[in-house]
Amino acid sequence: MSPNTRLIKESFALVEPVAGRAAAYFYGLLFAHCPSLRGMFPPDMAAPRGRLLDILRRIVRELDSPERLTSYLAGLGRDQRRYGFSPEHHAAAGAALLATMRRFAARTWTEETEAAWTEAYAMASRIMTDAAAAETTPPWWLAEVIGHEPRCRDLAVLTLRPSQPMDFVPGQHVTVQTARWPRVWRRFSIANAPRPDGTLRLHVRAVPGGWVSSALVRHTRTGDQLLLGPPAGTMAPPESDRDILCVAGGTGLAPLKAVMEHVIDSGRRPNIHLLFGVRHAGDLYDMPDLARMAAGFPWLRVLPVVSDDPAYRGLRGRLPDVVDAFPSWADHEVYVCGPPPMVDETVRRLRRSGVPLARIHRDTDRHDTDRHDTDRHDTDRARDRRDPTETASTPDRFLAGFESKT
Ligand SMILES: NC(=O)C1=CN([C@@H]2O[C@H](COP(=O)(O)OP(=O)(O)OC[C@H]3O[C@@H](n4cnc5c(N)ncnc54)[C@H](O)[C@@H]3O)[C@@H](O)[C@H]2O)C=CC1
Repeated sequence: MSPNTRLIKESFALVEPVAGRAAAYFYGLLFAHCPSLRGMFPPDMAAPRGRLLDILRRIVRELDSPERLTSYLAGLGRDQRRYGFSPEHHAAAGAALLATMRRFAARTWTEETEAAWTEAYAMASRIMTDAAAAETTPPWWLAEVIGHEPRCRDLAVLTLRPSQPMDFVPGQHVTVQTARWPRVWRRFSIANAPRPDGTLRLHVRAVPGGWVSSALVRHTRTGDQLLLGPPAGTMAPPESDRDILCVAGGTGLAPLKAVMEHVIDSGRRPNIHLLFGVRHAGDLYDMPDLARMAAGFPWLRVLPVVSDDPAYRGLRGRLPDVVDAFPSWADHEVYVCGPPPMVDETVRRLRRSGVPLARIHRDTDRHDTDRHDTDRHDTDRARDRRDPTETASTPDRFLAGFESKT
């Protein structure tokens, strides 16, 4: 028997508007009943609280799609092995969750609602623990920093050599922990396709107040060791031979570069258009590498786009506007990655212009987390202060180039 999804959705709708308070209550109860758990979390609980809500939202959203829900929960179970949670911890979390829901959805709470949540938690917990138990890869990897290249202000590209082989799909991300900030994990996408020497590259921008990102950009040197969680994420390279559009906002370039590398290595020859959007020309941190890729693969066209610099002489504007300014991407596989609001708007515009949802790829796992990750969030807001009247400029020569290629 599956849980009563209607009752779960109705009660969760009551909790959502006060989600922040509910998450704080949940962790308060959890740590009161299981004090040993507190030491497994970072001092600042903002990110874990946000993450808890994202997980609940995702579970409630997927209740009607059992296959997707199972795959999400199994991934979560495998990922959480890096925390070392025990069955007692799972039981304590279940009791705290139920008490939280009971309190914040008190208005409509009934015995049936209680039964629905109890059953749903038991099911979720079982899928997660089974997946974790069946996994044969390590719960985390030690990785040596073998390259640290400052590329522009606040941004570095790191090359890492994991101590054991790590299998991943191009487009996936890993969580990273530095010795400077124990128990604080942040997500970064792997910026390359799997390599024979097993190395990984990460593109990291240090955001103000960002603990892990600042440590990685400013205080990390070659020879340092990092911890990596298991690769995860929903983005994967296309299986079709369709032409490809990649829309990258800032360091959102990382997973798209991995996908492009994979397509190029596969021997296929689709046209690939990469729109690489940054705020200022000085943020175009990866152009020499991208130019090298394009030189070796003439079907790749790299179009840098600058949003906040009216004096820039190339393609200017906000990425969603620039994407819209081209004739049509309806026949393409489209990959979008970058700041969540940019991704949301670009996806909306693409859908409106006729690109089927099934052909629009983004890392939904990362996307949810990026919204509240304190290593990111403050910056996204601070850096968003731009002239709202500025519009896209799409010089004719770029459109001409585009039309002649497709
Ligand atoms: N480092 C990594 O491995 C990855 C990072 N990301 C995410 O990508 C983002 C990259 O940040 P930054 O490099 O600082 O990029 P940024 O904030 O400088 O912006 C990059 C581009 O996105 C556009 N943009 C920003 N906000 C927008 C909005 N609200 N609407 C429309 N366009 C907007 C900018 O105009 C610019 O073209 C972060 O949110 C990060 O979490 C995503 C995947 C991988």
